[in-house]
Amino acid sequence: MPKVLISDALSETAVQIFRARGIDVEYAPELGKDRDRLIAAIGEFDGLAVRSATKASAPVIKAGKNLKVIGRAGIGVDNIDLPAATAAGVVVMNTPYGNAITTAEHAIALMFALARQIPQANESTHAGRWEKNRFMGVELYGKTLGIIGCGNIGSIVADRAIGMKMHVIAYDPFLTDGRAVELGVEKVELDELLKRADIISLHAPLTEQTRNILSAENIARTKKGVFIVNCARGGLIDEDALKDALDSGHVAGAGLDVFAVEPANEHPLFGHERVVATPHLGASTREAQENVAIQIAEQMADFLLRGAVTNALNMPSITAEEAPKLRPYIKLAENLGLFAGQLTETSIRAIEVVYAGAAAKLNTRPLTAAAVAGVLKPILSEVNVVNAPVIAKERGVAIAETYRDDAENFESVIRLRIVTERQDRAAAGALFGATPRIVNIKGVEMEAGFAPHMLYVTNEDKPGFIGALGQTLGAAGVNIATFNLGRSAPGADAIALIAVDEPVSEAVLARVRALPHVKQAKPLTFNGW
Ligand SMILES: NC(=O)C1=CN([C@@H]2O[C@H](COP(=O)(O)OP(=O)(O)OC[C@H]3O[C@@H](n4cnc5c(N)ncnc54)[C@H](O)[C@@H]3O)[C@@H](O)[C@H]2O)C=CC1
Ligand SMILES: O=C(O)CCC(=O)C(=O)O
Repeated sequence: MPKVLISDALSETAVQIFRARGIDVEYAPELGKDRDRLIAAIGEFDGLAVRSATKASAPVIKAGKNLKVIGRAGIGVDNIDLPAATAAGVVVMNTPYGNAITTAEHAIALMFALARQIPQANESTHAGRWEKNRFMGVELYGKTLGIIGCGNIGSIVADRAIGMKMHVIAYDPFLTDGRAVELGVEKVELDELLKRADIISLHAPLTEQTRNILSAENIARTKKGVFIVNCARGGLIDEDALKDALDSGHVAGAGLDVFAVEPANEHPLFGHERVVATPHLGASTREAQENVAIQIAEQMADFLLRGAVTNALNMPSITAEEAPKLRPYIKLAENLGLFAGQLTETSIRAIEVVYAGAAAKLNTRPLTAAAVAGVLKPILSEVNVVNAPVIAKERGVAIAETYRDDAENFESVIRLRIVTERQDRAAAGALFGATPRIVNIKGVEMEAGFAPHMLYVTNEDKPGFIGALGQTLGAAGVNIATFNLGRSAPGADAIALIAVDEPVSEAVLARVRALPHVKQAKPLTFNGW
């Protein structure tokens, strides 16, 4: 039974879903705040479910010896070391939509709070000061809202702002003209947004490009009297520059839900009369927390129990419906990769996977990842479908997928071609029912299953060879389970793929290699990697 650790405060519904799906779950939100205890505990779990308090750093991932999936009940994954997770073969998934409305509403709430100084007026009224003349606000109606980052949340903010009769301009390098028209926003460059916006609302992720996107220089380019709202990530604003601009009155107010360092127990902006601050509450509504808890628990359970991959940041998606259908193809692709990888002795330059027939209509990215993982496994033991494409890229191995309608004699064929420094190697396989079988090696037709222990022999096609090989194996006490033979033409080189009951020792291999006409003899293993 898979085990999942929940190390942040997630809705109880997540626990119920894991249990109902037959997953052993431990709810320990205190561990998210205690790195050492988390590292001590994580080793026994297959899954880790977090919000933002848990830092799933490289040491945590390394300590997760059984870890297969980290689920973020929310959007931003900046608390998860994605490269470390990918390198360790751990799938990282999030819930990209579950808290988007809630966060957009929080941004709108902060706009109103700034425009009408609601928190300040609230405090003054509670203090019995009835300062009616102190709190002169501004209308949002007719004002220009500048959205930086117009994705899920930015689009919802735009929609609500348009409903309030604001004019919305957006800066987002990935926003298409068509989408901008659909949303009713005016697409602009950053400079123009800074110049024109009465209110700026940030909804971009924190990346190297967006860090300090509101730098001192960019803040200086904004309209005098601008309001700034940040419900995305703290690092998007240069906080010292913002303080200077608030002190000088250039920025009329800032509504901040997020801070460069969190939790922010003290901060130079705290207590500032023009700042409205909330402790990263953007996603904190009952609805959003229920949504993200349900989504992450379902996604993680689907992955751990059925192999379905949804909203992963480091692996292609596989729906729960297609997971069982893809499983035998994944096995076939991986075995073809293992076959080619075990025979490859020089450095690999390119891997091409050709999908023919019905296979060409499948979601082939996970299959290609499995084939690449198979090829790399004999060299790198820690490789799997999550990290294989990244590792291949790091090593300069080009990966290509091609598709063909015709699979000739089969419903589907997967053909793998490996280009190394010295040669081109190709092998093709097909499914017989759900069983993967190899059907072609280097252009030679073949028909063999993949067994835990195999022997691959190439030889000149001469009479008497098969008998000599059988005798050598028999004399060594090696029992042959299946014997498959192929050749492209009489007299041309022949290939034998022999399944044996136990591994063939080096001594027996030497005897096989010494037989007349043998060109190559290699032991192969499948499954046992
Ligand atoms: N305060 C809170 O509690 C919450 C904060 N968030 C944060 O809100 C942010 C946005 O979330 P979503 O809208 O769901 O993400 P999203 O991925 O749907 O949208 C982000 C948008 O930013 C754009 N973008 C990327 N680089 C950019 C750049 N250099 N300049 C301008 N735009 C750029 C992208 O093209 C994309 O359209 C994330 O950082 C997320 O972590 C999300 C949920 C809750
Ligand atoms: O879980 C939370 O409260 C934070 C949500 C958030 O920042 C996100 O989803 O990116």
